[in-house]
Amino acid sequence: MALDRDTAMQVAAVLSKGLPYIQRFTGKTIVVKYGGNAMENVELQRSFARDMVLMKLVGINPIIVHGGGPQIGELLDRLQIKSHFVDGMRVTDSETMDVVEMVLGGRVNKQIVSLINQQGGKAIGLTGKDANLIRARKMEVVKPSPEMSRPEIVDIGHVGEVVKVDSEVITMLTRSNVIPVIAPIGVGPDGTAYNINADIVAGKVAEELNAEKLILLTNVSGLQDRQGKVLTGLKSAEVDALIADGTIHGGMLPKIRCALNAVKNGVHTAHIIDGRVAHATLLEIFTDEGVGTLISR
Ligand SMILES: Nc1ncnc2c1ncn2[C@@H]1O[C@H](COP(=O)(O)OP(=O)(O)O)[C@@H](O)[C@H]1O
Ligand SMILES: CC(=O)N[C@@H](CCC(=O)OP(=O)(O)O)C(=O)O
Repeated sequence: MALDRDTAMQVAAVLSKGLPYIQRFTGKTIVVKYGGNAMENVELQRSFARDMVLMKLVGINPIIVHGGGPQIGELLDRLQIKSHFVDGMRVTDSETMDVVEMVLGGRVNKQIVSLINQQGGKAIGLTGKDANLIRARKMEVVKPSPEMSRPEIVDIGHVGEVVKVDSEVITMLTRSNVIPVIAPIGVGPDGTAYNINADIVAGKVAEELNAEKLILLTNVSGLQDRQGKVLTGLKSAEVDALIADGTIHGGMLPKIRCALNAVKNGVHTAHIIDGRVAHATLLEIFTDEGVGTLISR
């Protein structure tokens, strides 16, 4: 592609400005959660895939954990299977679990793998069942019940929580220059499949790998207050207050909880950023403009 001299100078200046960030992050692991809402537009998908390939080429190890909530919802609708959420978790009966496994482990996972490979990367897709990558158990949701003295346990079916992430499987791939693309399905001791919220999986993967950053791409500009202002640099107690008064609800609940846990357990920083912005990940890593919500120790 031929550039005029001014544009070429600008490109050179931008590349040169990236040098300190490349020096800082080369050799480090960055876990990126690619949300189902942020992957709906083809242009954005392509820019995301290019960002991952570029990161890998400058020596950073990107690990992708993807969601696919809207894509699961679409197929459930087509099959006329009703679905609802409790605290941001999809209540998952056996029929729904089959759909979740097909959509996440099949279509969505292979679409991302293929996008990265088209951009010149080497991506391999896995679910938590592959090599027992994500061991899981059934999640119990405990709700305080004003009528009863004891809290109520809500059964949300095949929803899992992470017991263990096998970091060896991931490092085996990254050492071979592969970009792992992980679908958030866990496996129980008896081979049962569990539907796990993708933010939770991304957080646990980041913890297990001692990642430099956990980046959660979503469909809003960050964690917002009631007026829509993006909040950043929050402490755990401030987040608890925002959950208690209902400012943080739905899909933002698992996101913020896993970001807090990740930084508590050794990840350097966690970021909730707007996946609707082209090259959002590059903006986060290679500039000081820090888009979205930053959570650090
Ligand atoms: N305080 C908040 N700030 C921003 N978003 C919030 C907040 N509380 C709830 N949300 C909701 O969380 C959603 C993001 O979660 P989710 O839909 O699960 O996205 P993703 O598919 O990216 O994981 C937002 O679109 C918004 O509707
Ligand atoms: C238990 C649970 O809720 N699992 C999610 C898994 C996909 C996901 O997390 O997708 P997003 O990141 O796009 O929301 C679900 O069934 O929708």
